[in-house]
Amino acid sequence: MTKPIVYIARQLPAIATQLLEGHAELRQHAGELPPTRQELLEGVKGCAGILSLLSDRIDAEVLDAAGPNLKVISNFAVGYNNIEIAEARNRQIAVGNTPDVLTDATADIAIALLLSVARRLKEGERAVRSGEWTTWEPLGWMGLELQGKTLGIVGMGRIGEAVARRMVGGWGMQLRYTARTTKPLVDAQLGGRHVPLAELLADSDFVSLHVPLSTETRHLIGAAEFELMKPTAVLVNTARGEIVDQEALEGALRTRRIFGAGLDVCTPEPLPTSDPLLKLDNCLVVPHIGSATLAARDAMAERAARNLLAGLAGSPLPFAV
Ligand SMILES: NC(=O)c1ccc[n+]([C@@H]2O[C@H](COP(=O)([O-])OP(=O)(O)OC[C@H]3O[C@@H](n4cnc5c(N)ncnc54)[C@H](O)[C@@H]3O)[C@@H](O)[C@H]2O)c1
Ligand SMILES: O=C(O)[C@H](O)CO
Repeated sequence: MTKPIVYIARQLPAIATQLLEGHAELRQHAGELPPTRQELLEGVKGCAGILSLLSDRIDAEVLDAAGPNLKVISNFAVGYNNIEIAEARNRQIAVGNTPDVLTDATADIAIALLLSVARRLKEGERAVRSGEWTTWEPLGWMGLELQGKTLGIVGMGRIGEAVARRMVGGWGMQLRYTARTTKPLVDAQLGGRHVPLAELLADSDFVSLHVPLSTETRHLIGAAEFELMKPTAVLVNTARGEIVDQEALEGALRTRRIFGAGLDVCTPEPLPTSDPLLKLDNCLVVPHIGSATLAARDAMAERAARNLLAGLAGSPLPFAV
């Protein structure tokens, strides 16, 4: 019997191919960079499964290119804004993602960014390297403390809650959050308050973004929202770059409308080295490394492979979108 063909859009932790081998003919994109659009369209031809990454746009054109054999798209990420879900559903193509296993890793990065910006680690480290560090400065490198301050979580889902648990438990922070529905457990255990976004922005010393990217959340944080924030506020984004209007962010940081920002995600990715954000001392950008731990990436690879195998077998996906 001929095996179904699976297109794998990048080199992944070995567990992914180990699980798939024997069940499918693997057509894997080589190299560290994503497939070009043309390579993607060629690569998926005749496939029954696609293992995609967040940098691969999976839309009607790709589904057309794959053709009628396509049964499953398995995204190597929890976010799936790169996939046209409605288009896949119309064609009865199953879509899976990799939730939970990257929650802790991503929450840790959000807090690492928050602390780094609050305590100006980027400026400090640069001063050490450049020789600007000449003495212990009683008035130098002044930052912000976290203890007892107010944390605003925009999108109280898995990662939002993991950040809140760490920060309320570790730094006794007051908690405000936005969500589709009130979270009674978060309120009871962490003293959370479900509030409108405007109230969260006005009250919070630290704002951390954890909503998925959608038409509703694109540019959720723009010039009007920065106006509501405290001048001492820090914004952290580990969700998706497009949730923030980046031009407005650059303005808010340059004019010190807010204290600083820590970004694991931005627009575009990679951010061009000429981007004005990179000229600012109060902005720390890291290269989308929220889930970049060995444990998280291995577990994501396993979930992605299990989703593919289930989809190929016509079974419900263990981690379906
Ligand atoms: N930086 C990284 O490497 C990295 C890693 C993992 C996830 N992410 C991003 O983080 C996002 C969140 O992941 P998660 O596992 O916590 O997802 P999740 O689904 O558990 O949480 C998202 C929450 O946001 C809520 N929400 C949706 N739209 C909203 C809106 N308009 N206003 C308020 N709340 C809204 C949802 O109801 C949900 O509770 C992902 O979609 C992904 O884009 C990034
Ligand atoms: O959505 C996700 O999973 C991240 O952005 C990458 O791990």
